[in-house]
Amino acid sequence: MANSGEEKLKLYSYWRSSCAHRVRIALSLKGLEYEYIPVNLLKGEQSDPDFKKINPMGTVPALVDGGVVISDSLAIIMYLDEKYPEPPLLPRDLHKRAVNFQAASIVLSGIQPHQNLGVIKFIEEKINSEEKTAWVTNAITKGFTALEKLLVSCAGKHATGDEVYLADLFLAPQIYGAINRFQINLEPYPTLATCYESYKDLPAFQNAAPEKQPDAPASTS
Ligand SMILES: N[C@@H](CCC(=O)N[C@@H](CS)C(=O)NCC(=O)O)C(=O)O
Repeated sequence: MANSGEEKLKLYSYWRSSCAHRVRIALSLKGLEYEYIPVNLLKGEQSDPDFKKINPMGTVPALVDGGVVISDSLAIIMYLDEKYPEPPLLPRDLHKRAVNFQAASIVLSGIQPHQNLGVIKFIEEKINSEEKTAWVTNAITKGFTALEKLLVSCAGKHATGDEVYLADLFLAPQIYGAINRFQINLEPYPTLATCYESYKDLPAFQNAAPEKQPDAPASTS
C-alpha cells in the first residue's frame, strides 16, 4: 500500500535487532513501503552524533514520517496503528486487549532490556561470559514462563486467538532471538512454540525476518 502520497517512511534498523524486527512486522502487516536505513550496532553506529539527533537514546528502531520522528518500538507501532488502522493491531475485546499489552510489556521491559547489547557486553567485560549467559537465560526463562501462563488459555494459532495482534509482534522477534542468539529450548513453552510455528506461514512475518534484511550478512547461521 502507498503511504497516501506522502514522503516514504524511513526506518532506522539493524537486521538482528528484536526491537526493530517488531516494527518491520507492523510495517509489513500494514503493507507500508519504507526506506531501510541500517545502523550497525556492532560497529557502534547507534552512538554516532548524527544518529543521536534522531534518537538520543542511541538505540534502534527509529521511524521518520516526514517531520515526525519516533523512537521506541511500542510508540512507533501504536503510531502506525492509529495512522493506518487496517489491519488493527489491537482487538476490541477489553480483556484480550489487556493481554496484548501485558505480553508486549513482558517482552519490552521484562526480557529485552536484560539481553540488550550494552548490558551483555558490560557483564561479559566486567565479569565473564558464563555470567553473561546465565543472566540472559534467567531473564528469558522468567519472561517465557510468565508469557506461557498468560497465553495458554487464550492462544489460538497466535498469541490471543487466530488473528495477529500486538502480542505477536513482540513474541515473534523475542522467540527468534532466544532460539538463534541464545540457544533457548522452547520445549517448556508449548503455547509459545505453537505461535512461533504459525508465524513462519505469514508473509508479513517472513518479510520482516532478520535474514531477509538488506544489512544481514550473507550467512546468518
Ligand atoms: N524500548 C526500546 C529499546 C530499544 C533497544 O534497546 N534497541 C536495541 C536493539 S533491540 C539497541 O539499539 N541496542 C543498542 C545498544 O544498546 O547499544 C524499543 O523498544 O525500541
